[in-house]
Amino acid sequence: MERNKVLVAMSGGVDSSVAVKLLLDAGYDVSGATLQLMPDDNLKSKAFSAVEDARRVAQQLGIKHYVFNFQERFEKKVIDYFCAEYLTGRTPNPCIACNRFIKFGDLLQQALSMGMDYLATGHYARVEYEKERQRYVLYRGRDRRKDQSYVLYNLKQDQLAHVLFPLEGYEKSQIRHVADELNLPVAQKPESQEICFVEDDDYIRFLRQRKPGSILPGPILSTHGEVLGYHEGIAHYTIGQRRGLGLARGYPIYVVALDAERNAVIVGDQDDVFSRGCTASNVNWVAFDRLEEELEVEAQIRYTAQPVPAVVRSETNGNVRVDFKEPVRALTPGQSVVFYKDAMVLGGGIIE
Ligand SMILES: Nc1ncnc2c1ncn2[C@@H]1O[C@H](COP(=O)(O)OP(=O)(O)OP(=O)(O)O)[C@@H](O)[C@H]1O
Repeated sequence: MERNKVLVAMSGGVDSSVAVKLLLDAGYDVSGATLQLMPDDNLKSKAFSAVEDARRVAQQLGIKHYVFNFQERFEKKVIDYFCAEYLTGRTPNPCIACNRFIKFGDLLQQALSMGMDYLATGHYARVEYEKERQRYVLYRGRDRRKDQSYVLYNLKQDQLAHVLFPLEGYEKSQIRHVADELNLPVAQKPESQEICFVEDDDYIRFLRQRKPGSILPGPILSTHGEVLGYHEGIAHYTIGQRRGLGLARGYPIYVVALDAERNAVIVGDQDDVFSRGCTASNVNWVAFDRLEEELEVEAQIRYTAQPVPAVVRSETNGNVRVDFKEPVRALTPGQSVVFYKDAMVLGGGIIE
């Protein structure tokens, strides 16, 4: 019988390296591919080491390894969006864009055109075909602390149909253990940083380099429009932030909004940081085609947040209205809200 062919997206890290091993053990015909995504020079060396690390792992495990240069598309679909969002006072999630357009977009297409049946990654999540629903359904990974289903909610059925997540049933510690046992050259590699293309997670430096002159000082305003002080550029601030405002008041004040039109940071008191609801745009449903009636969900408003009970309803324009059962803190436009039922990803959208 012919074996299923799978292309593993190899970052040179522990997770995707062990994914190769697990798929080989499961009997797949495995190849690996590493993407060059990094734009500028200092990061090129890092990208190069990712390629080199992945190549060494591929060699040790005896699989074919490809390198694809996706810099141009990454620039357009991820980095441009990342900068534009910050400069309009929103907080982007570049991993979600990368998964949708690059890894499970262009790379998946590339894999299929090479005659592969599947693309695999080292994400901690689970995908399953459910007969009753006649759909592919996405679940949280078993290791709740490493679960990455949040950044995958945007995948469509035709993408999920060709995706494998070999780490779905494992704890990170087990994966590290496999890497140690195999004596993989990358076994001791640390966890990757938060945003793969921003060195030291210093996104302000990145924005200044990318969009010189775009981060400008402006007023700090109260929720009533009163000028309370001055800031160094709205991109420096995040909603819910309390420290670093340079304002001495008799009571704690917090960033409650970023207003790009007025280049203003809006501050208020503790109560103003809490929201009862929001609109979400660019909605993708995974577990069903469309939202027929209002639905009780668990809503997760950022990658690291605990999900909270909420009710979701369709609006007329394709957006959804999300009403939280209890007010949530620091709801942030640009981040995604992902809807769960237990471990199942129902869908999600972008907080407006
Ligand atoms: N440059 C790249 N080329 C190919 N695949 C990549 C690349 N970067 C990430 N991936 C894939 O996306 C998955 C998730 O990426 P993420 O940055 O979250 O890595 P991670 O959780 O640190 O995993 P790893 O240990 O494999 O780096 C990786 O496991 C890998 O399959």
